[in-house]
Amino acid sequence: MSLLQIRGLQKSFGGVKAVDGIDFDVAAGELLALIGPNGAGKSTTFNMVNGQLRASGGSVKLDGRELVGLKPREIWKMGVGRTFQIAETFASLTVVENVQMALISSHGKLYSLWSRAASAYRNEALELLDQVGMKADADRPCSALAYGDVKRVELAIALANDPKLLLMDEPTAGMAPKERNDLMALTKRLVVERKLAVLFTEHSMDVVFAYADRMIVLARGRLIAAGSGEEIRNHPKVQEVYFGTGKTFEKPLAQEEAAA
Ligand SMILES: Nc1ncnc2c1ncn2[C@@H]1O[C@H](COP(=O)(O)OP(=O)(O)OP(=O)(O)O)[C@@H](O)[C@H]1O
Repeated sequence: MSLLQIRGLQKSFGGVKAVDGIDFDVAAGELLALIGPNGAGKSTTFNMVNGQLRASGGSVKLDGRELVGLKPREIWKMGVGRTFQIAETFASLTVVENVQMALISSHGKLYSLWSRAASAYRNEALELLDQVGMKADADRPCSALAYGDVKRVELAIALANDPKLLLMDEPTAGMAPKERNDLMALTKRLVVERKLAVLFTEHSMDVVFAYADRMIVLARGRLIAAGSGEEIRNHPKVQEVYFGTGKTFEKPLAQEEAAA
């Protein structure tokens, strides 16, 4: 059985069917991209999985347990994490302190204990930073980090709750190509090593085709295609919905040559 099973999921806003009865699965150890043009329903789908929006119909099951109707915190405790942008208020904390905060929260301790617990979970936090390649920067303030490094710390923060499924909403937005590739290579490694399931949305097609194990395509709230990069690239409906958007599904030259 898949880790995440979505069946007949729907969300309407007034007369607008933002998500119109979609089905898909995500397996442990799988990096699944959710793509589609603007307004396709990607964010709405994400927000129903993490409980920020209540579905109008259908089912979202994690390990066979229904998530629809649960509160975001209950869903988070069951193992659905998401990457958050580090809030501005935390930028003055050091890298390791940000991860310690996440660990304290994950263990259900009160925020007010923080002032007395500067050393709490420091070793666990350093271990997580090691996994994302940021241990050497542990004692720097987050505000001093390059953007790509902040993204790594955000990943460590998301891992503090030991999620089974991680939701990443446009993880590489605003990043330079090298940083993008580094972050996605790291994510892919975590997926394999931790048997983590990752569902991510992404506008950058080169990232999607290079890293996703599988992809699903939404258009106007409906799932119009699902499959490998090759299947999606050649899918007539996908080409149709993206036509005129400036997105290209052609293989980069290097891949063409490698395949030849
Ligand atoms: N809170 C809301 N109230 C009313 N309509 C909404 C709301 N949220 C989303 N919608 C509508 O639902 C549809 C899907 O929106 P959604 O944000 O899920 O798309 P998206 O695929 O994430 O788009 P983008 O790539 O632009 O972020 C759109 O028509 C949008 O206008």
